[in-house]
Amino acid sequence: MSDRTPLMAGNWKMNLNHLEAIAHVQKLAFALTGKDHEAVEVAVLPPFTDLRSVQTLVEGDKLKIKYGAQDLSAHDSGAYTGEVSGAMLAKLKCAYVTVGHSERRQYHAETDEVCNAKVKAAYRHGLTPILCVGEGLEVRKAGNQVAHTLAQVDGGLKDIPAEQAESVVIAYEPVWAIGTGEVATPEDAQEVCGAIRGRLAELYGQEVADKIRIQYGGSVKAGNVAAIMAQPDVDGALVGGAALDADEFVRIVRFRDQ
Ligand SMILES: O=C[C@H](O)COP(=O)(O)O
Repeated sequence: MSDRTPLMAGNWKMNLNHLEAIAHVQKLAFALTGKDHEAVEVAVLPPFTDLRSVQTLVEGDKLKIKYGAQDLSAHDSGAYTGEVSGAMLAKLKCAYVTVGHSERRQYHAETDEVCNAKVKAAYRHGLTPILCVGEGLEVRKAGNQVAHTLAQVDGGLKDIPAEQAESVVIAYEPVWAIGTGEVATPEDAQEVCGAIRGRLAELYGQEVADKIRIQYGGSVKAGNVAAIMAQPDVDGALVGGAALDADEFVRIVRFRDQ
């Protein structure tokens, strides 16, 4: 049993406006107990336009729910229309920011090089990056999921020193399991998450690798989370669709009771 605190993060993607976000976080806050927060770190990753409202609620009511953004610019300021900088997210007291989600890689052509620049930007501003990695269906069918995913880990963490890497969160999300209802088996999840920890040990040493949290993501629900969390190298979940239902997300946080 590792002493890593599980991280359950709800990636809302492009869902819930700022008013809906307030209602949703209030529901979570009402349902989650001190015991839940002791056992599991809970985070929400709303759209940018919700962050100020979520911050106000979290700070005003001293909630233990963490929050963060779904993306950031690789640049700190300047003529980058439409982008949001790490400095801006830090000003809103974001704890986390996802980097290289498969939807960013697919629809915004984000390469490992771009992801690496974004991981660096996150650390420049004291944000913890959740680096998303994972293979598509073709790669999985060819049996190359481990090599593919480890190359993304190498690329995303290039030149990141151990002092920073020990706080990174890696989210393994097989693309074929995202939003499809097609969840990877616990053994599938462990195969790649275990390999990721092995690579982190090669890069940073076992002690640092043992501190890094590795999440699984892809059609996680209350009904399948316990088996996935029982795997030794899975330290939480990056939850998409099921995170939009507050009751379901709370059940996911309480994976030990499922
Ligand atoms: O970031 C979350 C993942 O893309 C998983 O999404 P999903 O739970 O809707 O499959």
